[in-house]
Amino acid sequence: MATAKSAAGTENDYIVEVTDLVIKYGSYTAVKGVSFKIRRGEFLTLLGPSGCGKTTILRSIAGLERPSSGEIKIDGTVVYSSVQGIDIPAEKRDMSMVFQSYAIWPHLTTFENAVYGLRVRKRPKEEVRRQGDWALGLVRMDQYAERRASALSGGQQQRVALARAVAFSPKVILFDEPLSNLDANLRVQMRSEIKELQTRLGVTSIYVTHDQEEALTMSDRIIVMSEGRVQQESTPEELYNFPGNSFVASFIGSANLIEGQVEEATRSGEHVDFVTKQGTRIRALDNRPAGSTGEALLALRGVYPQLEAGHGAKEGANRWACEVTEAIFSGDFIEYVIAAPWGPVVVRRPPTDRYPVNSPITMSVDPAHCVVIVR
Ligand SMILES: Nc1ncnc2c1ncn2[C@@H]1O[C@H](COP(=O)(O)OP(=O)(O)OP(=O)(O)O)[C@@H](O)[C@H]1O
Repeated sequence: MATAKSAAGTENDYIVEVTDLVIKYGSYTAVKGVSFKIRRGEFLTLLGPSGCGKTTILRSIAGLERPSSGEIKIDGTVVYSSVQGIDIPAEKRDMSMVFQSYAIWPHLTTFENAVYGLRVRKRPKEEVRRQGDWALGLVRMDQYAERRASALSGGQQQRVALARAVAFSPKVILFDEPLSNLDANLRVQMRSEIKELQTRLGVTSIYVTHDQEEALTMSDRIIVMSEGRVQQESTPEELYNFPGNSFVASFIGSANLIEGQVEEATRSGEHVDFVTKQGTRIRALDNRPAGSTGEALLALRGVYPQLEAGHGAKEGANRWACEVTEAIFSGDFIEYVIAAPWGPVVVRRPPTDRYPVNSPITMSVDPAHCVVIVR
């Protein structure tokens, strides 16, 4: 099994390299030139809305889908290349896949399902026994070893699928929305079980989901996709705090998007004054590609603004006299709609922070949380 390595590495540390991948179905292009690399031991997630092409990419890496062009390398070996005419079959790529539908054999026992990959590879009996016991122990299913898979619950079946995926020590595990069929509580539990197992084994994993919470909590790195293209590639925290464009700002968490433009003369390092269409000045962090000019958007996450009752405090940089116009109780938080000088801002506060509707309020926010992005 691959072992975890430090993030800073050489070319050899990349176990999967996807270059200029294009996948067409007739005249429809599902994947439009996608490139990325994955380090050994890394947990990488492809995140995006339904139909953005993430499953198609995963299936191409597995060898279950033939791309239209591009190149895929696994551990330094080219497994697909349109230019070189290479397309190594799935069973020779040394990867395993965990599906949304579990895809385990209902008539086989838990043990036989877990060792399926070893049987197919004709591994010696002793190894099959040892690896099967080990894998079922890892997912705490050893006590059900002789039970038929059809008599297991959904969560137990997904654990067996997980055991089968790790049992033959693959180079990479590919997860295709593995938790979508489980109920909400079990989903959260399995999320941490998969992550814990992946960390313990240090096995490189590529995980496909449209669930941002799953992606944020499990991944070392996330690739956000939309309409067959990569929108942004980053760590979960960077994606949340520094979205690169309005798609990412809205898809990951929820952000207030404010229209305006940057006043270049105010630039100091990465900080600039952003002037809203209504003329309000907001000190902000410029996260646009170098050389960007013209109209922009300012992304402000609702968790960051501070609120103080009344207008007593003096107005200053990134501090404004506003009014509470709505308060929506949502259990874990209260969602306030604040009328700011440039328009409504949605702010989330803990349920202990109570401000009456129609009351005056002062809102302030650190420039580090006001992020200028491309329109
Ligand atoms: N075999 C196929 N024939 C024709 N079109 C396909 C085929 N497989 C996928 N597509 C199309 O390619 C696009 C990308 O599909 P893909 O399954 O990769 O999306 P996805 O991001 O994984 O979405 P989901 O989360 O719904 O599975 C979709 O528009 C889909 O309809």
